[in-house]
Amino acid sequence: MTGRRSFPEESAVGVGGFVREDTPTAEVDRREAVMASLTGTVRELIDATIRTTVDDDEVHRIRDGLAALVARLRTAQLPGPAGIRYNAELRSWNWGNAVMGAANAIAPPLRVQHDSSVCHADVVLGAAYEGPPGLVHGGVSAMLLDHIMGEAASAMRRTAFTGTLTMRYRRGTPLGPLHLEASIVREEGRKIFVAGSISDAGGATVEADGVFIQPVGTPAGGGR
Ligand SMILES: CCCCCCCCCCCCCCCC(=O)SCCNC(=O)CCNC(=O)[C@H](O)C(C)(C)COP(=O)(O)OP(=O)(O)OC[C@H]1O[C@@H](n2cnc3c(N)ncnc32)[C@H](O)[C@@H]1OP(=O)(O)O
Repeated sequence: MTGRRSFPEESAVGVGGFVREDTPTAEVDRREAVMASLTGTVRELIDATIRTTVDDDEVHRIRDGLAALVARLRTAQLPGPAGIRYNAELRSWNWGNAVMGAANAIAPPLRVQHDSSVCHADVVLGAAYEGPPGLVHGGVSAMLLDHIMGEAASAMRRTAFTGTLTMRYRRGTPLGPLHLEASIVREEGRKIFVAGSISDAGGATVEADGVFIQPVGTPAGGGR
């Protein structure tokens, strides 16, 4: 996540596992780029593993080589998941996030753009996201919509957790290039109602409605 000056609001710290660190922004940016380069290669590894047809002996050799690399990464590890970290400049980073984490090869990743009233993202989903043959797994669609709708609800200025997410799968979502959108429909106190969709070149394949809730202790309406 890129930093915005008022996020996370102080009252949200501790609610969602935010961790304050003194790492300067330039160092965060540098390390994020380094990790993203590793993650991109691991993402390639996932796709290559799914689609490989090399023989059994080669699979075993590759497994042993990868096990040695895993052992090297394990020589210095965080004690648990990455959480959401932020520094004094409120530059925040959550490199383990399942949808957009810079160090998470499972994340497509989704890069969400914030326009005035709409969040949108373009993404290409490959073999790792397949459910029905050639189509995106329904849970992956829900995960991506949960994230972009959550970003729309938070507007990167307040914390909002998913309360209820309702999906309508109108037709199969093909693997390949997809467009996602999300926007706030209305707000009632701590509840933020959001609509979202996934589209291919032929229009919407999935539509969703969600209720996102600001946890107690965070300012209703946000704190910019
Ligand atoms: C990990 C993310 C960190 C976020 C950092 C921000 C980062 C920004 C950008 C990133 C974007 C990420 C987007 C991912 C978003 C997730 O994936 S979040 C993970 C999935 N969601 C969760 O784990 C949430 C688990 N649930 C909870 O923590 C609590 O149940 C909630 C949702 C905070 C609500 O608890 P509460 O504040 O005690 O609620 P409560 O006082 O009982 O009710 C308040 C109102 O909400 C209503 N309500 C309560 N629960 C629900 C519900 N489930 N459905 C509908 N309405 C409800 C009540 O009826 C009540 O309405 P009114 O009576 O006021 O009209």
